[in-house]
Amino acid sequence: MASASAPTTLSLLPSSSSSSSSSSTRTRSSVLVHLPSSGLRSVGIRRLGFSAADPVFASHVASKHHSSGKAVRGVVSMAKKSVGDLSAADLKGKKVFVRADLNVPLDDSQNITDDTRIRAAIPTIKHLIDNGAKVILSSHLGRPKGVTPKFSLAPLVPRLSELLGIQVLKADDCIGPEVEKLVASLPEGGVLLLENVRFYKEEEKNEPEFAKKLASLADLFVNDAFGTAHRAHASTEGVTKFLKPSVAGFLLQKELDYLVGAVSTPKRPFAAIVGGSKVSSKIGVIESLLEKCDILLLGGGMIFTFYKAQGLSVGSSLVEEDKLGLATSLLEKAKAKGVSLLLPTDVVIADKFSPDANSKIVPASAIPDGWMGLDIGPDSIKTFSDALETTQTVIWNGPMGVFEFDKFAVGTEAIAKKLAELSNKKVTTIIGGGDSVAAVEKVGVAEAMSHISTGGGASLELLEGKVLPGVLALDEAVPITV
Ligand SMILES: Nc1ncnc2c1ncn2[C@@H]1O[C@H](COP(=O)(O)OP(=O)(O)OP(=O)(O)O)[C@@H](O)[C@H]1O
Ligand SMILES: O=C(O)[C@H](O)COP(=O)(O)O
Repeated sequence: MASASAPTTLSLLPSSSSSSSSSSTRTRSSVLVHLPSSGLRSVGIRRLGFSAADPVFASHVASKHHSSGKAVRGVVSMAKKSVGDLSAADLKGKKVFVRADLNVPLDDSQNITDDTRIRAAIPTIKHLIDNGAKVILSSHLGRPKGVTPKFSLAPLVPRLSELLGIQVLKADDCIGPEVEKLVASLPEGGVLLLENVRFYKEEEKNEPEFAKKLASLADLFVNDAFGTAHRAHASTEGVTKFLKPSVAGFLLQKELDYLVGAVSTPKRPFAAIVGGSKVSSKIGVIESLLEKCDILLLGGGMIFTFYKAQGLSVGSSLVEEDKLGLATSLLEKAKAKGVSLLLPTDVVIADKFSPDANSKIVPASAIPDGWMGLDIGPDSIKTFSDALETTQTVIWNGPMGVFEFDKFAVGTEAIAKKLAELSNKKVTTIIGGGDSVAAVEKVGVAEAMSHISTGGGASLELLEGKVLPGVLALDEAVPITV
């Protein structure tokens, strides 16, 4: 990855000047940068893939060190310590509290319908087991209000045990004397799955007393719950106040590598594809990506707000009337920044919002009254595919149409297939969570992609440049001069 190279940019702090005559010292997971004018003060994260010049990276740093969100002078370290930085001696016989995001979908019979998040959590747990740690595994499932049997983590035990090759034990609670007894009898290399942390309202309220009780079970903390890293909850953020070290797991690290690292220092040309229903839910992502990408392809329901802003008739397509000005300003911003922003030139329209609606393909400028656009058309698929053919990095967030209806899934599926094809040609392809992941899986090309995020809301917030509290709270890597 581009981000794994030595740092070339030092403009981390808005107020600092960059320097070409800097020297650097390395840690196992980070690079320290000495700025001649102000001494040691900025750190690029090598393995976690941040570039010091990236606004997302800078915002993580800024918010950590200044409540106003502005970066402050004198910041020394921002690299997050990883579980890979801990030695075998650090782990052997230690009780490790691992927060994973095992929030998987279950059907009415409590069968797991998609085990992606369980599989993604395995490398960290396996590493801990192999190093003789005692793993206390914690997660939420759903959004229960109090103890709710259908949100128990019990159905996950067989799959976890199968993937880890050991019998995972299960506690009926996540704190209390019974849990303490089970922890005390846990052998080295054993795994105890705690019950859903959200059965306690204190979890989402991030109550320190509850966090302290969770923390009291263990000697150290590993956060691998990327999908929940945008939540400042007791088991993601609160426990870090009571457990040292508190480090990132391998999944969290990989998500940051791609969603921050590969996006902030991409192999170019860098294209972003943004779809989904509404422009209002993607403003932050579009604005953030406009700062970084060379090509921006827009699809999904949001395009009709852009068309209308340009004076086109859109029939009964989805339009956000109060975002017409915003759409115009985004188009102007793209132009000013030299970003090639492409809107679909033809659309598939329907006479009603239904899987069995009558449909036809029309130019984007010829949507009749009473018809609504539900997918991008064949000419647009061709134009988008040709544009993508030139790229080295592509990130995709949001479907091109109403892909839940087969008739209007063609554009989304074509983009998924195109990205799989590019991935096979060594283009970095990143799928940013949510419905685009579901689309890629539906087409059966998930394996081909460079990275598929396990986080919906978390990936969106990260792409928008927001700070993830679950990441910020982790220990910073200790620099070692070489
Ligand atoms: N032309 C369209 N008209 C109406 N709805 C559309 C259109 N195109 C796509 N959609 C709908 O947009 C929804 C996805 O939008 P959303 O903004 O939630 O995207 P997402 O980024 O994939 O989701 P998430 O926020 O979970 O990551 C899908 O349910 C899809 O049917
Ligand atoms: O599914 C998700 O996006 C995560 O598990 C977070 O769940 P939440 O939105 O209920 O916090």
